[in-house]
Amino acid sequence: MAALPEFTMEQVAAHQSDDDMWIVVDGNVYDVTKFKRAHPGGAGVLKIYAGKDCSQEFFAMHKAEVLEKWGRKLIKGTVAGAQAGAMQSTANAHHIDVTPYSEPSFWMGWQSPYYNESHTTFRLKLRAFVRDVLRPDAVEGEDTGDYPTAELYRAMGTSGLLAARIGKAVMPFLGMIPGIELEATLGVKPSEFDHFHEQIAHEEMGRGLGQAPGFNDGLGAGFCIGLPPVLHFAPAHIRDKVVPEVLRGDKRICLAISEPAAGSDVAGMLTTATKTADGKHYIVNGVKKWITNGMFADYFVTAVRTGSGRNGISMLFISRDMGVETKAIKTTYSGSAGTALVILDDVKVPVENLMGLGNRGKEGQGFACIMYNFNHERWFIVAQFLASCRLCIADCFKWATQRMAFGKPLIEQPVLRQKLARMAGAVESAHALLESVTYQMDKMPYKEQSLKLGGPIALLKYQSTRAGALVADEAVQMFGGRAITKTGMGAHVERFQKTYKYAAILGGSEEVMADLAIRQQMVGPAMQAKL
Ligand code: HEM
Repeated sequence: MAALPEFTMEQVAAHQSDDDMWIVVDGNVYDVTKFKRAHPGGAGVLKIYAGKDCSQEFFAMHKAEVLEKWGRKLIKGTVAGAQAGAMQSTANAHHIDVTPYSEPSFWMGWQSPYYNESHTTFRLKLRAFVRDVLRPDAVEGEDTGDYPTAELYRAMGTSGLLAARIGKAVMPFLGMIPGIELEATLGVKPSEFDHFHEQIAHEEMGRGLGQAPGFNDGLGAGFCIGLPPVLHFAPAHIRDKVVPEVLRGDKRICLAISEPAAGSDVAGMLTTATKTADGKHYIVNGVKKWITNGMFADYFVTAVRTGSGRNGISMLFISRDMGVETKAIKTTYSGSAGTALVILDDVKVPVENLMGLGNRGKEGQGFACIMYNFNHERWFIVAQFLASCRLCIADCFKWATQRMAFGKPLIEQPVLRQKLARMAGAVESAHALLESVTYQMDKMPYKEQSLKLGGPIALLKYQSTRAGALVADEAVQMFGGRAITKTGMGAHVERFQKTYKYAAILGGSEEVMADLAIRQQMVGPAMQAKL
């Protein structure tokens, strides 16, 4: 862009009439003569500040992104001697955010045993991808309820983002799947990809799409929990066909476990799979509820009952064309998540679609498959959720420094600093536990993780969603009316306070998590320990 002309404040002051009106914000000069009639805050306020520098007043009422969107059309030049854009650059959410507690400590300049340059490259490239490729559709789709398009899924697939959200376990496959350019697009070689890269992938989705939580889930909540069981438990003929299709974004998958009468109590599920007389098929009957991405999924990894009790649960790989019917469920967030009631009415499934441990189909192994899978699900929910919490804290911090009340910025009030401390303390400690768990996941083989990490991951999820409840509560009190206003400065907080409970319910309720965290420790010598 050519250098902009410079003006002195005296020159700016000469433009304060109705038909020639300039203002200064953050060292830039804007011509608002025509814009004032379209200004959402009315022409009156602009007239008050005509010919003046109103940076402080501007940032008390607008997000910096308002200038990104409108500024280019209105800009006339810069103020001589001013550092134009200095206030905006600190608010640029697409690079590392300088706002305290808004990024994990490594990115705030701390030492860390977990991360290296490759993690930073990956985070920044992915942040730009989410902003440029996903966010425009997400912000619109959150309101319209439109499902993510096939093109968007393919963009996530070819960039390697879908593979990144399944993680290290899928990396050896990438060399065999043409068209997935993880290194070229997101800057990391499949061979160096670890669980911290995957954690970052979930975090960047939570952060970059904080304003579109429903659409964000539409972009992969079902996929993130639906594909791992195929990888680990589907017979080879299904795994080798489905993993490439889904990772490229050509097909979509979801996990169908919960039912109208069985949520966290998985063993209470009623959907049956009965073998046909010739032993070649299962006939599946039942209903699955709250199935994220179910409305547009091609494949349903489905828990069914082949016998009684826990050992009577099996997993079947079912495709939509076998006769699956789906109906949309209206939830608090956007319909773009594709949350479905899945109706299985005499659905005929080949017995070869039975899943099981060691990728060998076996009846009665469904419960074990589900439990193994839960660890990854709960962990990824936490990574994404804590990033949305940080986004809220960042907005609260910025708001507290921008917003003037009783003659000084909010942050000068001790009561506001207490609120920020409570939020930051809760999220930082949960995040430290997340990093420790991620490290264990990176070092332990899948089977060992399944045995050792169930309790700690449940504790992590419990701790994180409790932290989220605190963040939602304090953030709403800080933002006041703006926390219940869909657009403007409180937009993130408004979405967060409406949707933070999802994380406390999906993948196992908060209460079940707390219970599991302790119950898993009630074994062996621990139960003999005396005071
Ligand atoms: C480059 C100049 C400006 C642009 C592009 C601009 C743009 C906007 C936009 C897009 C909104 C709607 C944001 C929302 O949804 O909350 C808004 C609202 C508003 N603006 Fe501006 N504005 C400018 C300058 C100013 C100035 C100088 C003032 C006065 C100090 C002002 C006062 C307001 C007020 C009072 C509102 C309503 C805020 C609310 O509903 O909470 N604006 N402006």
